[in-house]
Amino acid sequence: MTLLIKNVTKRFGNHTAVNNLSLEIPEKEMFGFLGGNGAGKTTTFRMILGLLDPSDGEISWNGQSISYDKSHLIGYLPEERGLYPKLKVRDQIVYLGKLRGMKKNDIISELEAWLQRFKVPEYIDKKVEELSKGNQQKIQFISAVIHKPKLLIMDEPFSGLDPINVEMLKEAVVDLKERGTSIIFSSHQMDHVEELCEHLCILQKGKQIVHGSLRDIKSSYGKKNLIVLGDMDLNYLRNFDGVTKYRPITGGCELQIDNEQAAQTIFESLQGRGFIRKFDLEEPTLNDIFIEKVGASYE
Ligand SMILES: Nc1ncnc2c1ncn2[C@@H]1O[C@H](COP(=O)(O)OP(=O)(O)OP(=O)(O)O)[C@@H](O)[C@H]1O
Repeated sequence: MTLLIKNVTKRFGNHTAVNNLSLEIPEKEMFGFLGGNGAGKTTTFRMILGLLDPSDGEISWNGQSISYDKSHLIGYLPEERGLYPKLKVRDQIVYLGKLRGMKKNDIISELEAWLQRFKVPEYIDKKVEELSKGNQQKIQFISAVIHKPKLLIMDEPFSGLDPINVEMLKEAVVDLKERGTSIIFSSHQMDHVEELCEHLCILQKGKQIVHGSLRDIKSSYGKKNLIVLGDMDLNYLRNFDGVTKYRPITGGCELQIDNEQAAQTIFESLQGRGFIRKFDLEEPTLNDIFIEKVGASYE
């Protein structure tokens, strides 16, 4: 089961929101779909859901053209939440489940299992408006997966959740992936993407500017981060050969260097200046890469 997006463009009048996008999202994969504000992510999701037609190109699921009547294969957790505040959780989910062709008994037993898993079985008889924002988010998630979709699209699924609920939801999502669900995950929180996704793309102004495996994207980036903590003045590293960024932090500095050899030279230069508490060479973060790539194309 593969979602294939082939040369897809979407124009609104003379504005191109998505520009010749091609992607493949295989089964059992959580794919990071990233981009700055207005990059074209929601427009792409709406095309996958069959709510918008592409101006050019094709979207197919397992070799068949995608359309609104296949939307029962897809679960969508949109960024803007859409539950009915006055309805009880049970009635809400039964209504949504029936829209996707499920029987009432199956919906209730699936809902009870999810509420149990999220440690809130008593919510079944509560009105949505009685729940906190984070707990409404759990119900919204359940509404997106109640019909066991083959493809799940999640836009900022962790926003508004406390760290314990973030972990609970992450575990649920990883379980779905391992049971064969393809997942498209969009977020501005790069640390979550880094933790969960093996492959990703970054869109900017509708165009794909980065695409590939997280590992390859990081290794081809070339730059690394160096953390230095010590009892000495490190300000001289600001203009040191090979240092492309300097950021003071408590007890030292964080550097971006453009080659590993620079770390060796910096280490040698520290000798005799004072006590070194930490000297740590790290891979670039996805956040570093996003800021540089998206920032560069803003200019
Ligand atoms: N129905 C529409 N009519 C005209 N322009 C639109 C329409 N929908 C989206 N756009 C434009 O298309 C571009 C992409 O919007 P989209 O909502 O897909 O971005 P996004 O990546 O989801 O952004 P964000 O992260 O801010 O939610 C924007 O410039 C937006 O103004």
